[in-house]
Amino acid sequence: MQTVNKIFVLSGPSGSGKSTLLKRLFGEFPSTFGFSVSHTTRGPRPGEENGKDYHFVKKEDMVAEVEAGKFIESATFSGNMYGTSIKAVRDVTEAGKVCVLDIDMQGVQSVKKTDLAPKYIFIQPPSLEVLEQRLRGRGTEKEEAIVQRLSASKKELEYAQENGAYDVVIINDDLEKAYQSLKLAIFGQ
Ligand SMILES: Nc1ncnc2c1ncn2[C@@H]1O[C@H](COP(=O)(O)OP(=O)(O)OP(=O)(O)O)[C@@H](O)[C@H]1O
Repeated sequence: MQTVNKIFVLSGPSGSGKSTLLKRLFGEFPSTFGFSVSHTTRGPRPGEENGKDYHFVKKEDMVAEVEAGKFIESATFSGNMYGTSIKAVRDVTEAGKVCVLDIDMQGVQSVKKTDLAPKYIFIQPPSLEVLEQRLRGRGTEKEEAIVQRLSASKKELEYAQENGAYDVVIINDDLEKAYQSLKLAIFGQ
């Protein structure tokens, strides 16, 4: 299936519905999309393959590459670094697949500094009240994390209002309608 671009960025507040929409998209078009392989400084677990599950790298190498601007995003969880490199995205498109990056606002700003030239899509909740209901309804975060996510989401919504921040804004009120809008943004008419 032809898409209007080879790389898409999907962003939006936590709980706005990105994973829900992407799960459906990848389910309907399983051979169109490919996943970028992340880097990590943690060791491989039994059965994990280097270059497939992760690029397993030494901490000093990853720190140097992050500093050299080779990563779109990186973060440290329990002492291990994780991240998505620009090359990992290129590898997907060079394999003939379409890459969708599900990233936060910082990741979006970082992609804008690269020459990846994706189409930027923002998934917007109908309101902050509905977002809060959905986050609580999902039941995956503790109270402190919910408060943190809601506060971050205000900044994400403000950024999305800025001129030219995103090519398309999809309001995820009715899931079916939002999904149709996403398909339109990705495949065109
Ligand atoms: N249109 C919708 N109507 C009602 N509920 C929805 C809708 N879209 C998503 N949800 C629900 O809202 C919750 C949050 O959705 P989801 O987990 O997809 O968000 P997300 O943007 O991927 O969040 P995160 O960034 O934290 O991973 C889920 O429980 C999901 O089932």
